[in-house]
Amino acid sequence: MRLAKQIAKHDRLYHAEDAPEISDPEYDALVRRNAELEAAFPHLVREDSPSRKVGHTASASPLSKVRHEVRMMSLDNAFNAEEVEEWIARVRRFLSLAEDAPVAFTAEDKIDGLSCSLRYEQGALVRAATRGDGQVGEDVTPNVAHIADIPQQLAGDAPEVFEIRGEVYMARADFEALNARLMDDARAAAQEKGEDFDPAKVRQFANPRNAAAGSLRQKDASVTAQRPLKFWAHGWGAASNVPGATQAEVVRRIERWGVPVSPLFARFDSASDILAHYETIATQRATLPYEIDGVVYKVDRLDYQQRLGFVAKAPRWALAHKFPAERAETTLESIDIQVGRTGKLTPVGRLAPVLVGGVTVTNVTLHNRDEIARLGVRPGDRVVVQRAGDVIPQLVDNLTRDEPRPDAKMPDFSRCPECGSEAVAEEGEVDVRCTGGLICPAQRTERLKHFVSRGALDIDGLGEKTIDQFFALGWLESPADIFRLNQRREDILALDGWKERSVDNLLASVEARRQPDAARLLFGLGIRHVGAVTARDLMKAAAVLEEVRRRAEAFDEYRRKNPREEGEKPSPFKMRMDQRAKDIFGVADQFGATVAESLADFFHEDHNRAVWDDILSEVSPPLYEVETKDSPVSGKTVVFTGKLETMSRDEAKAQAERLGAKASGSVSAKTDLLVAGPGAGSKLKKAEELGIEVIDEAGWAKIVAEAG
Ligand SMILES: NC(=O)c1ccc[n+]([C@@H]2O[C@H](COP(=O)([O-])OP(=O)(O)OC[C@H]3O[C@@H](n4cnc5c(N)ncnc54)[C@H](O)[C@@H]3O)[C@@H](O)[C@H]2O)c1
Ligand SMILES: [Zn+2]
Repeated sequence: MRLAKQIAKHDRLYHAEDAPEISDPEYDALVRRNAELEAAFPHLVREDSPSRKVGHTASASPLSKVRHEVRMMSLDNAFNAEEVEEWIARVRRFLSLAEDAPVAFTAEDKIDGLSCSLRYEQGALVRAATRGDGQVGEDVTPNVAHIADIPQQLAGDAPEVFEIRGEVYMARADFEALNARLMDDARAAAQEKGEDFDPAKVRQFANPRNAAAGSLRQKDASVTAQRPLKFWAHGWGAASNVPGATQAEVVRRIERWGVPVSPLFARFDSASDILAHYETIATQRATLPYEIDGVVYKVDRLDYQQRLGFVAKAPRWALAHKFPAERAETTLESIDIQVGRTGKLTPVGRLAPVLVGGVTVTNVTLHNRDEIARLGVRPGDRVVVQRAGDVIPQLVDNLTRDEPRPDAKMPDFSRCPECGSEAVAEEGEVDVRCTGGLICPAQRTERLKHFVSRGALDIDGLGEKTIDQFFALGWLESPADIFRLNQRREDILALDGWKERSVDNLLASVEARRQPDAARLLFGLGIRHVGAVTARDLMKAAAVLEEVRRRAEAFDEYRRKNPREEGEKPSPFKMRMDQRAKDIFGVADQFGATVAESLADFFHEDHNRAVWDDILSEVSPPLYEVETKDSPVSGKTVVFTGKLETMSRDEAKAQAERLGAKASGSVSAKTDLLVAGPGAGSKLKKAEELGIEVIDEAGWAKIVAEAG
């Protein structure tokens, strides 16, 4: 349905029928979106646009009509302090006020009721009317006769004609009592007729505002008489004489005539004061006896109000600063999958737009499959969205989880929506990842950045920004393209910020990696679980990259031919796979099936093999040999235990390797040296029993430093 039509429908349900179908935050989000569209396409704004209309026409109402002498307006909204400040800046600009010229404002709570205009002539109430569409409202004169807050005669001397405008509302407690009474009456009526009583069929009011409107707008005023309605004034319409020069003066005057005004009404000299008053009102909101949905600010001086005038449907001199709804209800329209930069598949809920915490929310993360299951959400569900402070919006409740939705389209976690690659979850993990790696557009730039990073190929001058830029230009589809940048020398030179020298430096650092370290290259591919240390272990055992691939394919074949047997328990199966992984890859120690699986997954995919071949057509890593230094620990077996303070365990092991030593994980008769940090336990005890030399971290650092 067209947005404008949708809004018109909800206006009718809300204003004319007092039976809204959507929540106010949802309605406000529709209006916001409409306003954004109109701002973007001003020539398409129609005469009947919802941005120009107030309320809803009274034409279909059974009450008689009243034409307002002075139009009844709506208010423009602000949803945060920034928007309030923008409004104040607009007011100042409009009035061409000097920056330090003072402007005073009034501020009071925005009560949730319905507008009513009370026409007094010679101080006597002659007509009460609802707002209707702003021009024509409904005559509710007999109805308001029963509202104690509305005097039939103003006290003191009143002007010849004066229309007091304000809000008819129902206090919270009265609203609850009314709903309870409607329930009791319905039950009693059913009993009397001897019918079955169904509480779900009793028509109760959704909120105090609807209750007030439904109660006032009764053809039979005796019904209104039984409803506990209240009133307070916040402005005026037609007036033969306005008794005052400021908003505050006139409001106080109305109060003296015997009509209530908000107890929180006050006048302030600065913008920061009205925002402070907003905070005060916000903290009192929950304990006030009536419902409010914001704070209304008005320019105090009436001559300023006069000059500011009106826009389509609201005065320029007033603003409603709405409280953010931190929770709001809306409809979950669909569930899509987004692929993160590391390949993680994250389900995202698409929502019918709703204002939560002052911003329009259209998406929520659903985290993972477990979260979807926990909430039981499916497209079509009514859901509760929460947003507090700067926290990203969350879906906290599903209101329709018990409704069957056999046709709901649920997200597919088996394939990556970006590249079509298989998506897999590791055992025991809820997260599902795309195996597309280097071909997956969602992951590509991140992978490229990793590929050139310091721990990997370490290419100087190819920073993150450059990668993003070259990627956007289509020059870096895959890592191998880095080595083809020399063909783009002229193109790069033509870009902003590149000079001969910087381009040549970049190309030179690329050329310097034509014979890269194989372990760094392997690490740079970003295969899951293949970190820098594992990549070195793999290369030490395999010597050439192609051999790593051959071994990964051998493991792939093994796991396919030898899946978990029927009756085989998970833990013996894992032990079998771990052992097989160590055997095939020739790596002992920390190595196991997890790494082997992800290597096998990687080489299983055609596109990864293509990227691999492409890279190896551009570079030729030399045979991998651990470069060893002559050192006092060459050929010895070193074990690290306890806490290391200045380096990670991995770094210590790498140092040992560089010094020609073998780093092992356990102490045995073959151990030559134990490096023990604080907290060392059983390994230290065993080494002492075996008479093995023990040194501390400082002693180890000395050996490393001396070897150079
Ligand atoms: N849920 C729905 O389907 C639906 C549909 C239409 C409108 N609405 C809700 O109704 C409201 C829009 O209606 P609106 O056009 O009447 O605008 P509004 O209620 O946001 O603001 C204008 C009205 O605020 C009232 N008001 C209360 N305190 C006031 C004060 N201190 N000073 C001045 N005015 C004060 C006035 O009667 C004025 O007409 C929104 O809150 C919207 O969410 C909801
Ligand atoms: Zn993908």
